[in-house]
Amino acid sequence: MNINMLRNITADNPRSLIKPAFFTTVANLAGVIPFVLLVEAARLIFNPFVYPEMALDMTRLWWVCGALAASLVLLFACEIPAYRAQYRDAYSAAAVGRSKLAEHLRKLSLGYLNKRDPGDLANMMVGDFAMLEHGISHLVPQMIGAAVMPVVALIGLSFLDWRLTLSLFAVLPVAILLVLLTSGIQRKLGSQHMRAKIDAGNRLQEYLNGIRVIKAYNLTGERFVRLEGSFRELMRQSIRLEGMLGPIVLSAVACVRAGLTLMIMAGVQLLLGGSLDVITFVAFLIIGTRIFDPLTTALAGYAEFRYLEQAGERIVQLLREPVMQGERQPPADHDIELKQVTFGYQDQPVLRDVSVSMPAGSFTALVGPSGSGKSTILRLIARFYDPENGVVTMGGEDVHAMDPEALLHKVSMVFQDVYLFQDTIEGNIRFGRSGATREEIEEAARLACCHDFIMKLPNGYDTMVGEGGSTLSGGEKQRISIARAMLKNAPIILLDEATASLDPVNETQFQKAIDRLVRGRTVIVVAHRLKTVRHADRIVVLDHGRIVEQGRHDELLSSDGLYARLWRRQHDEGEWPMTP
Ligand SMILES: Nc1ncnc2c1ncn2[C@@H]1O[C@H](COP(=O)(O)OP(=O)(O)OP(=O)(O)O)[C@@H](O)[C@H]1O
Repeated sequence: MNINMLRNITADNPRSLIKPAFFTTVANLAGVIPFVLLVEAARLIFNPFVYPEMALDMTRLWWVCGALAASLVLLFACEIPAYRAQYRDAYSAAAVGRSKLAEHLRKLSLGYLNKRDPGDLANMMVGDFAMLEHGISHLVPQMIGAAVMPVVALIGLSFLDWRLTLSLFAVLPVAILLVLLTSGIQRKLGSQHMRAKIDAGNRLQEYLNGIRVIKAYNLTGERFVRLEGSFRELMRQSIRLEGMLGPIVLSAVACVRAGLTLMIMAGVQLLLGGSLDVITFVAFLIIGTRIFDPLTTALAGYAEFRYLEQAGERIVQLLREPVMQGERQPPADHDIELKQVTFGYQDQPVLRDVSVSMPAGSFTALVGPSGSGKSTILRLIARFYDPENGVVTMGGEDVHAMDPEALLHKVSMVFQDVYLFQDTIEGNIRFGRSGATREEIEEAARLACCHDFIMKLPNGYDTMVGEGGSTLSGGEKQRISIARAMLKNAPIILLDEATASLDPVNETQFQKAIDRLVRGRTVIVVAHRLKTVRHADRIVVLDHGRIVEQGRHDELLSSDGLYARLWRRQHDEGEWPMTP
């Protein structure tokens, strides 16, 4: 076992093993004492039979029995802290590890997270950590037990009779070698099984997330086949893993037991030859049968141990992923500028050589056809991603050098797709500012035009919202997210207007809430309905990732370019066209 293994099985927290390892070792050492006393008791009892001239030493036997009772109490006293350390430290190491990983995920760039499957990450958080809990609480103590008992026995027994000791341990190296030499196969099978498990988790998540679409379009059969296929593959890999590991483990266990047989055969020979006394032989029989129990359990658990080590390795690798860098605090000046910015999510560029300046306190609208890169500009300003070329500045300073968290304190974002957590309405608004009082939350809700509908809910602000906000309408969710932003009271507002049109009542309320939110701040809005931004200080028109025009509404209309065409079309048709 090397340091990397220890890091892996503890999710990069090997210190969490110190206490369990220490107490388990002490408990195992204490566990040796009763055997020594048992051998002494056997010697005292058998002596008069083997040597008729010797009387049974009852006084000593009573002392041995007393010591045996005391040693059992001592063993119990050592096992309790060992048991507590194993379980407490296992669960606390997993809890600390989960929080650490969640915190780390928050700090990673969205570019990296986009490449990872959410099902995989969820499986890591729940399943992989559960395996580590099991590892620290069960398998590590087993391994320690398997190491301590035989080593102590090897030393102790070799003083009694080196020939029997040699025969007892002769085949053990073969068992250990067998397990170690096949660790490559175990690893390969383990990673195939893990891939199948992750895939099944992803398919299941896809199925559950898309259950409404599946029902609506009657896709049940097709999607279920994919899900079922992944479950079948998982079953196949599980059988393969167990089926191939079984013979390896059983062969290793057979080798261990062969040692015992060898010892008995050698003992009988030596007894018959007269070079071994019965009492020593009995001692070997008692200890020999007992020391190999933990060893066989540990050999059987070794494959499982390697498997969970792989799960831990995945966690450690994710923890090593570099987080977004930057230490500078954002300046007090909130001018925002993009200078020759080029950016793409994968290889395909989404923004090309974009330069735009948005002065502090101004209202800038980003418009253009769907997919032209409007929302991407907001994501770059908030530093969800860093540009490939060019810079985004705030107050003249590159946001790349700024602490991403401090930068986000300056920014309130209202997304197109509002996500509400499975929490109360109050809790969901409080995400804007964790220390806010109930009064402040209600005030923000009033300004965001959601107080009235909240009060009509069965438990008002204490009403639980389903995951993703599934129990509220689209318009209600949007206004809750505006209340969040109100509460945050950040100087910069990044607003990604929803593409879905709202009914007239919701639209009026939404507009009223937005007007209150943006007052006196630096505002950048991705707009789909041009009438909502015709009074903007500056309208930036994007097409295929390039800025094709910018100016005020009247200027753009008179220049009769893309904006004017879009305006006329939207004005005439009352809708936003998919293509210019
Ligand atoms: N996370 C992502 N990973 C890969 N590609 C993405 C991602 N987000 C957006 N894109 C792609 O980048 C391009 C620009 O997306 P963006 O969301 O900036 O467009 P938009 O102008 O805001 O569109 P819309 O008006 O439809 O909201 C699109 O082609 C989109 O498919």
